[in-house]
Amino acid sequence: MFYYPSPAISLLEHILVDNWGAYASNFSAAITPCTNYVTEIGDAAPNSGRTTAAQWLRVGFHDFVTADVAAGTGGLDASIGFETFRDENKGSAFNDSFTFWRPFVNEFVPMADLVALGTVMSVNLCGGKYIPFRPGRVDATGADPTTGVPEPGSSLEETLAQFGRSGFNQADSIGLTACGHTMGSAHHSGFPEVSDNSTLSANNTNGGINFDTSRGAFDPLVVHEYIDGTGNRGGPLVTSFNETSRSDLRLYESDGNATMEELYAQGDGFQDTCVELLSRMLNTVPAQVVLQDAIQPVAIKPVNVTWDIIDEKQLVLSGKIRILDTEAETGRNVTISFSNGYSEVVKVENATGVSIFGVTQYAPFSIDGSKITDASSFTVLTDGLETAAFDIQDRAFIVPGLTEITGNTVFVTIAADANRDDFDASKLTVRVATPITQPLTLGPRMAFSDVQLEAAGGSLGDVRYWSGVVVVDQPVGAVSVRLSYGEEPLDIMLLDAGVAGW
Ligand code: HEM
Repeated sequence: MFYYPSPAISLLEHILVDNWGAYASNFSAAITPCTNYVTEIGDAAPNSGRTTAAQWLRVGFHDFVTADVAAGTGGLDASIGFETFRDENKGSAFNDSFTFWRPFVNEFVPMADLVALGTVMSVNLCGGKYIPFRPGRVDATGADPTTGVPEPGSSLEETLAQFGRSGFNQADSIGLTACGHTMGSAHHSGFPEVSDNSTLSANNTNGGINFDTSRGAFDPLVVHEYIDGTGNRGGPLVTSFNETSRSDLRLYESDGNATMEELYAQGDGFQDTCVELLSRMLNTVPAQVVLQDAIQPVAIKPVNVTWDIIDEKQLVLSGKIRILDTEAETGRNVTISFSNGYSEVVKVENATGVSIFGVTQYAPFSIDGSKITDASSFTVLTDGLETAAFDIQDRAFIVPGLTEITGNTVFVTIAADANRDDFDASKLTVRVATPITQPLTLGPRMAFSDVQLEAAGGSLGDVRYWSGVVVVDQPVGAVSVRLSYGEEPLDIMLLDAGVAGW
């Protein structure tokens, strides 16, 4: 399978962009509508008074805020998964979210990037702006030794010191908290010291008091209701029956409400302030981690592009071209031109996908390998969009129809052009990466195994086959198979991606 521009970026872009409709990634389903709640076991629980989109944002904050920027430790690294037993991480948000995200983790997609993406998507899909999402986080292998998440009963000094350690000054801390507390609620179950039991009802079984009157919307309302004294007046951490638990009030008043007044005056500019503050939060990572450039939605994206062998007798290159545009165009033509001079015009399918970034359409193709012999790239051209170019290679590939996981056994078949001058079969290697459970967190870890290849029977022209089998531990997400020639990675295939796949 060819991934453009890389497996990590392609898979993460899929989650970010393919929100609803045809070929949606299923990630957005949990936060659609934005007041939706899915429990730890994946059931919808509309009467609980909980909000998945808000939980995702809170998980991002709690993972981040144990960062020590001076020491270069902590930040967004999914260590929160190991820290749920800490009193400062009360509530169901962490295990609920990790359970939902877990199937999306694989060799290329770490949990830490999903923690960040959770915040990006909650904000963007629920009324806020796109926080440019920079991938490349690395999952922690244990709890962060640094503790200290602000709690409702924390003193102002302690709270500001905790924010300060993670790189946020007083005004930033007020802004970030207002950006966070524009969604969701504080719940009696978990925080009886904030919300008393009068909040419990059949329609609110966890006893949530909402921070503002639009708990599912990322909007400036919490600031307006706080300053104007309307609606929820800034929410339960301002108005709690228990004065000790009024942590938002203490924080907002700590500069005489100057920052809250400023956020109020910004109007919709509040959204830009939140993009800036939340970006800083999400991009706070351990010193040794280097984030990549922000992912931008791709207008022309080849997906599931792969060589395959049909009925043991025909080599084909198949896949789909995803077109992301402002609107759908029925019957749109898509021209695919290969570097050997061959080109084909294909049409988009009728089904459309809906994205926060536009509308997606898909043009499937299946091209006879004999027509594109020696092609090393192709370009895609369609009305109104800039032509895009993509590399391919035909040295060797994983045969999708003959590669699978059954139970815990991975069967791999690869095909290679054995007639090339420089071909050396002993240089072909296959490695399998399996996301498996690990103690103390719902975040998986990767287990790697090498597959011993043996020459297999059959051939197709100059193409010969090799196959191998490996038994892996029980996977909790997609298993990836990587074929290399010496040091050079040639092909990758994800097996059983389930709801997380295309
Ligand atoms: C002084 C700092 C803060 C304190 C003391 C605090 C405390 C709390 C508490 C006690 C809850 C209730 C949780 C529950 O009942 O499940 C809560 C909810 C929440 N917090 Fe904070 N928080 C702070 C700052 C932040 C920041 C900076 C963000 C994000 C940028 C954030 C995002 C959220 C969200 C989205 C919720 C709603 C969760 C839900 O509805 O499940 N908080 N916070």
